[in-house]
Amino acid sequence: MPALSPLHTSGEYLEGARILDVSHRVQKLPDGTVALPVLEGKLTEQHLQDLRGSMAPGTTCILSWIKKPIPFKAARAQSPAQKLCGELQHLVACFGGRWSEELEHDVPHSWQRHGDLVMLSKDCFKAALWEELGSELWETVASSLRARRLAKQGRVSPDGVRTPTVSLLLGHDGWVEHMDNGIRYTFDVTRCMFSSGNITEKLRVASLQCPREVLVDLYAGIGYFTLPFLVHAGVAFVHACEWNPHAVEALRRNLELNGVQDQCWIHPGDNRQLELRDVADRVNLGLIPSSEQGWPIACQVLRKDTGGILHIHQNVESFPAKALQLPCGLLKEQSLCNGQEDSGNQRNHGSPETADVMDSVQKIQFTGTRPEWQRWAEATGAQIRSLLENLHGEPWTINILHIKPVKSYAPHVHHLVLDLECRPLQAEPH
Ligand SMILES: C[S@@+](CC[C@H](N)C(=O)[O-])C[C@H]1O[C@@H](n2cnc3c(N)ncnc32)[C@H](O)[C@@H]1O
Repeated sequence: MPALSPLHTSGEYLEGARILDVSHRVQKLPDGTVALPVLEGKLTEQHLQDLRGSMAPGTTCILSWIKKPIPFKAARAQSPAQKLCGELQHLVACFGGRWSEELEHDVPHSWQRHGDLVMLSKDCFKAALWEELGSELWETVASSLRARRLAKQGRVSPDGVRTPTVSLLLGHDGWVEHMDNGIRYTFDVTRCMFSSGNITEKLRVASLQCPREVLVDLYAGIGYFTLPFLVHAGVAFVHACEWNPHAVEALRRNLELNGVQDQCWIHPGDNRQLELRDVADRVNLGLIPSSEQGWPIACQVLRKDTGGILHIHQNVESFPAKALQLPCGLLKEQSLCNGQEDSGNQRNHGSPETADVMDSVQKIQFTGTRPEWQRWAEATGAQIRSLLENLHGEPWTINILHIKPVKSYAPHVHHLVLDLECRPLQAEPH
């Protein structure tokens, strides 16, 4: 850290010129000189001349480096957000601006760190004044947060590929790398979505034992599930579907980074056009709010002779009053059991065909499972069974293995994963 010596009236001068580093102490050095902390890169030769001119004869002033500058206690105890706020206040003052409550509100309090890139949330730095500070603003933010690159989140576009509207504020590209449960992931934060909230499901998937199995990952993204299935669960081969070309590029790199590129075939494009059929022991449907559009193709790729397991993701509302307001077509089977405890009377409100399908899904009540989740799981099982039977023209049996929340979005909306075991009735027992 650069420091000036000796003291005299220099402190006031430096403060006036906004060069004094207020987060560090004035220090007495072993040779008797006094060091005043100054902000790195701010002190010019002109400042030094001014200082020397105002000093008593026989004293002088030089710029030197202090190896271990002593921070003020308050500065030492500051959180990164407080430190950032302090440095921004200083920057605004340097530009002759006035600190205000609006600016204070605009300072981010949390951020995501991806190695040397810090991703700011969409709610910060909205005031017009920030733009006037130009690139110095982003350099200050980056150095305060000990980052080299900065990006800012926008909304995830509802465009089907879930493109994040992320803008790069500082740095040349948005490629970052993560290590997660022993798996290396790389992706461009400006092009691909980062789903940190799926961690519990990623860990669960990693703990499954699936040797010799073939998996179809219908919504592979950058490989958040494809990779733990390959690296930890021991899946033999994955067919990974993805229509966002940027995610496809990241997926390709990730397979290579983890040395499993020979065990995965990437199918770029819309998975509903997939020609593949009758290959999968397991299908992952990691799309929210609903993966329902992928159910027919999941049934098509599932092995006809033995069947297999579907991992179905869905955001499920557990507020019955609201659930009833959903379009009828969407929750046809669910409406059969909404607000009732499976009484025969209520079942008669649906078509006999659908009621029959409901009866054939094996139901186990899971502890900690809300009734709405159970009803959604049963309705989903019924729909999958019907799809499989229409496709193959023979009876299938469906078993609910697991219903688990991954994350909650609102008090009544949960991202659930349902594991459905689907077997043709004449299949050998597994
Ligand atoms: C929510 S992300 C899931 C990624 C990963 N499964 C995860 O949880 O992190 C869904 C991915 O599915 C892709 N996707 C959505 N609909 C698709 C379709 N019809 N065909 C192929 N990919 C699709 C999107 O581009 C996106 O990358």
